[in-house]
Amino acid sequence: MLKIEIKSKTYSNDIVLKNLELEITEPGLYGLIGKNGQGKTTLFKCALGLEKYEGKSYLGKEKVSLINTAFCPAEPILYDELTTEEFNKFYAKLFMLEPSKDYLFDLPKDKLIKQFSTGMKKKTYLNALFQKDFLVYFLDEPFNGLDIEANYILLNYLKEKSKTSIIIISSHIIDVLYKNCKGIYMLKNNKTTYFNHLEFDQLEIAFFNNQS
Ligand SMILES: Nc1ncnc2c1ncn2[C@@H]1O[C@H](COP(=O)(O)OP(=O)(O)OP(=O)(O)O)[C@@H](O)[C@H]1O
Repeated sequence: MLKIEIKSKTYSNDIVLKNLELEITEPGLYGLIGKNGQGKTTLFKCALGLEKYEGKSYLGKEKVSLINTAFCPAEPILYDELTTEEFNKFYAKLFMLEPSKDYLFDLPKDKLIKQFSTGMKKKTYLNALFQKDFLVYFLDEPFNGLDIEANYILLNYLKEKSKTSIIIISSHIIDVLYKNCKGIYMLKNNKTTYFNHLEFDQLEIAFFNNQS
């Protein structure tokens, strides 16, 4: 269903990803872990065609793109001078979708985004993104900046969606991934290794082992 093949991704002469293959056939929640700078964000951006790379990424027969795949960057870019409602409409127009009337998070309607806190800005972006149901979600550190209640709401939303969609969550909060993911991809030495939930005890050994 989702197939990402990255033969090579470099920035200048630095290899970030090499001979990476990731194939997911079943809906579910999947984790993506890796130390800072290993290439998790780069992996999402390459798959979506936002970065040039050698390889290919497909969702069924279609190329993976922002039209068929939801992408929440770690630090989403918003338009400061808009209200949430205006941003939702703008986002819906950009991606040719029907503006929603139901939003996951409640936010002040009368304030401009520039008046929002970090968490409120993250909620604004997620509300806009979730106006459409996608078959695949790439979420880069989605829980960062959100308060406890919002984390709970988001996790429940994603668990429900994961019954029919493939959701990849990049996160440094390993316990949340252990508890909720069907499997975790570890990004190390330019490529990913997959651990299903029965293999999570081997994950930390592999993660901290300098040899593998
Ligand atoms: N636009 C860019 N130009 C040059 N190098 C870049 C660029 N973007 C990322 N890199 C480099 O690519 C590597 C992977 O970066 P990336 O942001 O994908 O890592 P990450 O695993 O998401 O890190 P973190 O956990 O800190 O978010 C890093 O060495 C980074 O310095």
